[in-house]
Amino acid sequence: MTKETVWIEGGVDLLTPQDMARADALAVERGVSSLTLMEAAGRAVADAARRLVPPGSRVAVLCGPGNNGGDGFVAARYLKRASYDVRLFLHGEVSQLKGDAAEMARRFDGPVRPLDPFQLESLHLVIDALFGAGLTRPLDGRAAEAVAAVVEAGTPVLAVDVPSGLDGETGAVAGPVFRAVETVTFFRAKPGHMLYPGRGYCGTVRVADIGIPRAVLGEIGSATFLNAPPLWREAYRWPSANGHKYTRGHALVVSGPAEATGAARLGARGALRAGAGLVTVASPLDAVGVNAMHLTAIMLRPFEAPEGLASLLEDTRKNAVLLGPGAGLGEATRRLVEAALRSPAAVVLDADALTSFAGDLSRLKDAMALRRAPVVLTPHDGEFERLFGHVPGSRLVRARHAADESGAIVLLKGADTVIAEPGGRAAITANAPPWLATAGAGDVLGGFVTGLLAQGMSAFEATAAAAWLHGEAARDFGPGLIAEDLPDRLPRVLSRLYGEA
Ligand SMILES: NC(=O)C1=CN([C@@H]2O[C@H](COP(=O)(O)OP(=O)(O)OC[C@H]3O[C@@H](n4cnc5c(N)ncnc54)[C@H](OP(=O)(O)O)[C@@H]3O)[C@@H](O)[C@H]2O)[C@@H](O)CC1
Ligand SMILES: [K+]
Repeated sequence: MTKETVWIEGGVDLLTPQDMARADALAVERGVSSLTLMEAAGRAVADAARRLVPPGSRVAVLCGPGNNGGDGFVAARYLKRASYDVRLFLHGEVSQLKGDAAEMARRFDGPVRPLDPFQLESLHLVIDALFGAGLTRPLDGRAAEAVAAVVEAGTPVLAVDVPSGLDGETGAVAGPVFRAVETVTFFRAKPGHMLYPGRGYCGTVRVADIGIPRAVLGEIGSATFLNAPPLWREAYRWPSANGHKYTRGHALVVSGPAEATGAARLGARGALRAGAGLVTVASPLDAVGVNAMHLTAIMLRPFEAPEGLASLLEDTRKNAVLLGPGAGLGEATRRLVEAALRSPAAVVLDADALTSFAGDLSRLKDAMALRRAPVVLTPHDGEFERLFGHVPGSRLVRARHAADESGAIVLLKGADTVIAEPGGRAAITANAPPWLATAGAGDVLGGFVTGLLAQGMSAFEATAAAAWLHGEAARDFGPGLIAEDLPDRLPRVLSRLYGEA
């Protein structure tokens, strides 16, 4: 193995299996042969296997009837050459293989065994090259038995492109599926690697450069991205040496009544740590006392009724407003939302500000029609369904639907938070640790979005950056995290980002 695989880091475009087929075709148009691509793909798989188990290890390569199987034949050839004890099992007949896969089968100079689950024992590694982008239905028969046998034996699995049984476009799993320790995919990752449940089956996802020219991405025009700094770094507003707090915006966070003020203060602290020049909590009269006791760097202004909020927002320096955390459900909150949307400020609606419109999306849409600045909705799945009803499909499909339906940027919270804007551009966030699911974390996220919007960052980028920073702050803190820790971990994350910029 002379040429080591180049692993692609930081490529944030995510390609559906259809996009990938197009990338393949465009590469071929540019003179790269498809056989060369398959050779590089299989070699990358072999390189990944060599990192997992030492030479001499017993490795089963399970090949399917299509090109995923073709990659398996190539990997088997390289591993055999590198002194691994390779056993290749084909699901189907060699005579039925077509095109590049048939050619790669010819180039493999070892025995080809029929796929027989009883032979999948005493192995150090299983390479799953059964089905990739061409999966059209749930695994059954011998393929399903192979999954069961490998699970039973507890052998580590290295998946080629996607674990067989997983839909690379949606991350959906409709039947038996391999659970991999590592998945090697090609050129760019696929949405199914990032969306749950798929992500839970992929293990570590490694993306190999197989020689598809980067320029084809422009022609494919994928609208789906991994949420990582390259997606929004250029839009990020770092403080400038000659700037001051007034050039970094003024975020307004609307507090709930006296018995529910903590959520707004979490949001306010999030906005301040995210870099807003000034942050004010707008407080109902009955809550001014309790808010005052807990705020220092954050300012406090009382207001009464929607008219009061509207007059606070007449000061156009207050250019971003967060509404919803602890707000309470009902007409009073709906009217506050309408007042905020009529103002020139960017608006972030979370929690009760969303649920107050449950079953009455048209009223929210009517208010949205009056907006003068970007609007971001940040529902979790429950809030989403109450507002938009049951939308079938992946979280990516649902977030896009809601963005088109509402005209807002939609941040659909979850372990795989999706951000979508009207027109289809969307990002999947993949850095949230399990301990981020803690009370109040969503309020802080709303604050991060608002703080970045206040600084004038473009809305889709601000929303994506907030979600990524939120996940990163939680990772940096580690288990035991509570919502209060998130704003206070942000400086460490920002310092690293600043260092890289
Ligand atoms: N594009 C690129 O740039 C590159 C792509 N590369 C590789 O090619 C892979 C895609 O190859 P692919 O299109 O041949 O599809 P693949 O997943 O092998 O399966 C297709 C066959 O499986 C069958 N079948 C499907 N589901 C089934 C089931 N449940 N149970 C049983 N059968 C089932 C289906 O049959 P049919 O549905 O027609 O009956 C068809 O015959 C991709 O994942 C990557 O690894 C690399 O070489 C690098 C460059
Ligand atoms: K596979």
